Amino acid sequence: MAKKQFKAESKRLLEMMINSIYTQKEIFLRELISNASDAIDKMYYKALTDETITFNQDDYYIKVVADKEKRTLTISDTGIGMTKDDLKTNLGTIAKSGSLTFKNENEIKDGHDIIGQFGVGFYSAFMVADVVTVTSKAVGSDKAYKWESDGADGYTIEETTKDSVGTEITIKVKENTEDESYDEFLEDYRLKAIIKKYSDFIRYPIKMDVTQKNRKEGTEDEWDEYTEEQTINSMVPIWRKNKNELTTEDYENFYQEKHYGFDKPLKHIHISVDGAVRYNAILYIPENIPFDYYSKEFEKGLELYSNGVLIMDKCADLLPDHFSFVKGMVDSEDLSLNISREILQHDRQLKLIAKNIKSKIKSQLQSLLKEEREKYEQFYKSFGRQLKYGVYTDFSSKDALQDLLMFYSSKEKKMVTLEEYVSRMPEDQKYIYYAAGETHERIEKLPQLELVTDKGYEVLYFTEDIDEFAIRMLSSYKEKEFKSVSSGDLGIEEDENQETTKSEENEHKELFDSMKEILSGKVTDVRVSKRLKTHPVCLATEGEVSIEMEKILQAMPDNQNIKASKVLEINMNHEVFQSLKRAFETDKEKLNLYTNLLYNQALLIEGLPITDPVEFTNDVCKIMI
Ligand SMILES: Nc1ncnc2c1ncn2[C@@H]1O[C@H](COP(=O)(O)OP(=O)(O)OP(=O)(O)O)[C@@H](O)[C@H]1O
Repeated sequence: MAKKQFKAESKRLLEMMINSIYTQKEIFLRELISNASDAIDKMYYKALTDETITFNQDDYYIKVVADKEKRTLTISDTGIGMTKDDLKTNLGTIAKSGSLTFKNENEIKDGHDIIGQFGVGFYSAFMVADVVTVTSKAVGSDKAYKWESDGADGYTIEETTKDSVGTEITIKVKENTEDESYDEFLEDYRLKAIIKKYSDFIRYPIKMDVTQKNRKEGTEDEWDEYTEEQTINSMVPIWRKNKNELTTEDYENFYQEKHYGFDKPLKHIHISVDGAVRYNAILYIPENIPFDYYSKEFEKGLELYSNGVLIMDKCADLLPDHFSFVKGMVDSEDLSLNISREILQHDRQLKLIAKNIKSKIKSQLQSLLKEEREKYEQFYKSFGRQLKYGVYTDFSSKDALQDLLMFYSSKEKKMVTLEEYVSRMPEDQKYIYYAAGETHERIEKLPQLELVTDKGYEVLYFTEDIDEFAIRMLSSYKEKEFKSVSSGDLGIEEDENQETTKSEENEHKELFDSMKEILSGKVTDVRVSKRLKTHPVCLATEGEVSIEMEKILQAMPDNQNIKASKVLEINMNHEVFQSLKRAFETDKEKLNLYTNLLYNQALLIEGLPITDPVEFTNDVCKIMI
């Protein structure tokens, strides 16, 4: 059976294609400049095998000219040009990429710069143009041709004249509509910005005639206007340069030029990988926290380039959340782009790059910690919280991140790593101890700390809400478990007083039972404390939720009223205990008063709210009178 050809309404197809592939109109300029760059590249490749052509870099450039009166924008190049047939085939057939054919025919494989591959970019001009006119003269031809189309009723080709080899594309910019403004594509400042954004690293100069002003001599506010041809793009992608050629200043300048931040970067990471996936990247660890970093407006991501052309402003997939503070760019020629060059069809390569980048950032942070401690601490002050967040949320990364964590040490009075803590642990110390609270000063005064610090053990201070949650995820470091100084069992060797404590506890069982009853619903137990030395009372916790965790969970909007299981611990060696004993024997009402007072005191020490502050102050008055 004879096969029938599909028919398509080409006008509709073109319209649909143009308006559905691209999300931003400004992209058309990127596409036309990329085509111009490809055309010059082709000239370069041709010169390699054709002796009649000499490729003198200075003769090759792209020029962008806007004419507001005529509402035209012209993009011209000194590239290879197109014959009549080329115009018909390449611009008359949607999805026919002459550039891809050129690459294949010339067996240009690795390390090429030719951008075009889908054969659709050119038509993006119709997003902003009523009419597109292409005048071209191919290399080796003495004739020039004009291709013209309004994007609806096909195209025309006719012979014309053109002095030099190359292509000139003129677009008649659409009139503004109620919803859309097209005037911006005739404004020099806007065109410059679009070129800078997407085509800054095109290898050939992109020139514009820029109007400049000079103050008239002897005047305050009178100006002479003159036009000057300027090259808009930087051309040389510094990420393709050899690291040895670049100074810290070069990296800092690039950071500023690309507006990655207002600060100076704390560290730069230059990566060139030529393996399973090829890519170059320049990454930065900023010095300061961006003002919106911890807000939901903040978007993580790296700039993504393919062959020097910007594909995505912020490619979020390139960075794990715990390294979301990293700024910079990645350029790869191995990416599978979709036809809009906006998103990637297959993300295998991207995943490989992301994995690679993640391990590079980690190793760079490790070396910063080892070699430039002060800088690392500065970094940690800004972004340590994010690393802890990573430990908490990303199970697969916790091993990699744990060595980057730091906490304030009770002994060293400065930030220490877990590695440093463990290496200093005395032999008889079983656990890594920590205490959680709002500030170092408050933690320092916690009664629960006494026994552990008296033993000479170091305690890590947790002052950020994420700390305890992250540590719970780690559960141990180098086989040493983490233990809160407020937890029920501190794992400290029982001393000779232990037996006495037990017998005394039994002796006063009824007192403790009564206190437990008075505090029923508030605490799960009332016990003799083994950890208190000078303070009369403290709260300890049993189970998974600590007091600090309770505070954080309670502050959440959708809190499930999760509470720590609290134990009131009483110091039997404190005089207050004698008062409790007396009250128990003689005056039950007093026992009630004392128990509530002690419980509320313990709450205050922990920074927890007292349920009824008025009753508490009344209770205080009662004992004063
Ligand atoms: N300035 C130019 N000089 C020479 N040839 C050009 C020029 N612009 C376009 N062409 C030819 O027209 C073809 C189609 O261009 P178009 O922009 O539609 O697709 P592409 O660049 O090949 O692919 P992509 O859609 O990936 O950009 C190109 O492959 C090229 O052969």
